[in-house]
Amino acid sequence: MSPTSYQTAPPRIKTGFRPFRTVAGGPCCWRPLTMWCESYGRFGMLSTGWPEKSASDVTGWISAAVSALLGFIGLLRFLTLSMSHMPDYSAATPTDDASGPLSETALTLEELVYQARRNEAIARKLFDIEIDMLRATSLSGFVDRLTERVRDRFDLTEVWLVLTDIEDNQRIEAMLAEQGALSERLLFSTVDFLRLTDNPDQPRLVNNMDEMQPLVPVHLRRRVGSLALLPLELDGRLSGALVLGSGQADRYCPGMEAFFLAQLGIKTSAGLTSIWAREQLRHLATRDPLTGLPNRRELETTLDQELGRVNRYGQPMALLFIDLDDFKAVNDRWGHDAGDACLRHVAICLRELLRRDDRLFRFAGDEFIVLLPGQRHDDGDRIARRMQDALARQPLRLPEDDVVVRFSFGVSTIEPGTALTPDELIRKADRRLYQMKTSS
Ligand SMILES: Nc1nc2c(ncn2[C@@H]2O[C@H](COP(=O)(O)OP(=O)(O)OP(=O)(O)O)[C@@H](O)[C@H]2O)c(=O)[nH]1
Repeated sequence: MSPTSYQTAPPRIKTGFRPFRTVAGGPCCWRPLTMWCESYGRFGMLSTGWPEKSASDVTGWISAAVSALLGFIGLLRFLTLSMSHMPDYSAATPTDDASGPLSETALTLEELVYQARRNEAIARKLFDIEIDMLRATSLSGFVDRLTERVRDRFDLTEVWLVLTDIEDNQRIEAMLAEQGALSERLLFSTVDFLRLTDNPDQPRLVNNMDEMQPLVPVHLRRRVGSLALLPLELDGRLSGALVLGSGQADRYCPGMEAFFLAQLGIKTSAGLTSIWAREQLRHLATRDPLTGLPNRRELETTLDQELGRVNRYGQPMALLFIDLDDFKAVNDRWGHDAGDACLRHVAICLRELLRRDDRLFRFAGDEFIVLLPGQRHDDGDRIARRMQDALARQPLRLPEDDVVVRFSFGVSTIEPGTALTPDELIRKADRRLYQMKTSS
């Protein structure tokens, strides 16, 4: 049930008591009480009475009899109306939307109960989503979990994230791409986002989709009839929106109450800020600042995982240990900055030559390590020689000279079923590298 349908046909039963001074014109020896009920504008009445003092005259007894008769008719009417219009709470799953509380001001008891149950269910869903967000250990995990959970929990067509093209977001984009986040739930937009969101503090509900097309992924444009745009802040700056897309055109309409959507936006902004801060710290700890490659520390973690995969999936893995030749001479002849540029140049060239599953690390100084999952010794050797040739064909262009960079390498491999530690695998490759250095 959508909030719209709930708001247009609320089940409504009113009950109340009021003293009724006289019934059937009798003297005040009886104090009748009338209970009324209202359902969809129809009234029922329950009237009853009790003696204030002993009735001694005939009028008093007539009054009592009339009261009792009215009471009986009223009771029947009350029960009939109550049973036919009582809301079916067991069937009502007041949880299907993140929109806010009903806007009616005069709420009856039943409506309050219904609304409380509905709000509680929505709050529980938001809480579950928040817990899921907190459990995410990576930025891509955060985005995937968030969009999937919100979509499933609130029965939406799709949920996606739109990020603006500010500098921070480009770094987020690069990290998400590297981590393989679900790209169909991510959109990077260069449109004037502030204009589209109206008020960056409030969700925007839209069912005129024309102006929103740039914020809807192409494959969803025909399927989405209305959407809720929840502005997201990263470190206090508007950086995009979480977009909830529904196939129903009346699910999100301008002017609807959006209290819970605003809550979801706030929680998402807080979650995004927190995971991004964690990712940046992790990035600092595991990346080499000069080349941007994963560092030796990250290599240790990755090698542990990869060695586990070798035995789990029965696939070999090759490791290349690469050491630049005469790198010291680059520093000595052209200066340390040229040496740095040379290391960056090597990192870019080697990365371009690798496949998606291969991993390149800066191990130390002028040493690099490449992991080649699924490859044996001969494959590793062939790949390394191809890299040598490619690097030799792409000299580093300095203002004064072109510098041809060469390297030596050693290959080690691990086959499924063999027990090798990460250190042993690296040392084996290092020994072969040494042989190549000394033989050339
Ligand atoms: N510019 C720059 N130089 C670095 C960096 N890290 C290490 N080096 C330098 O890299 C050089 C490595 O020297 P060596 O280990 O002798 O290596 P090499 O000159 O290539 O000699 P071979 O390996 O025997 O061919 C040293 O001079 C280090 O100072 C860095 O981050 N930037």
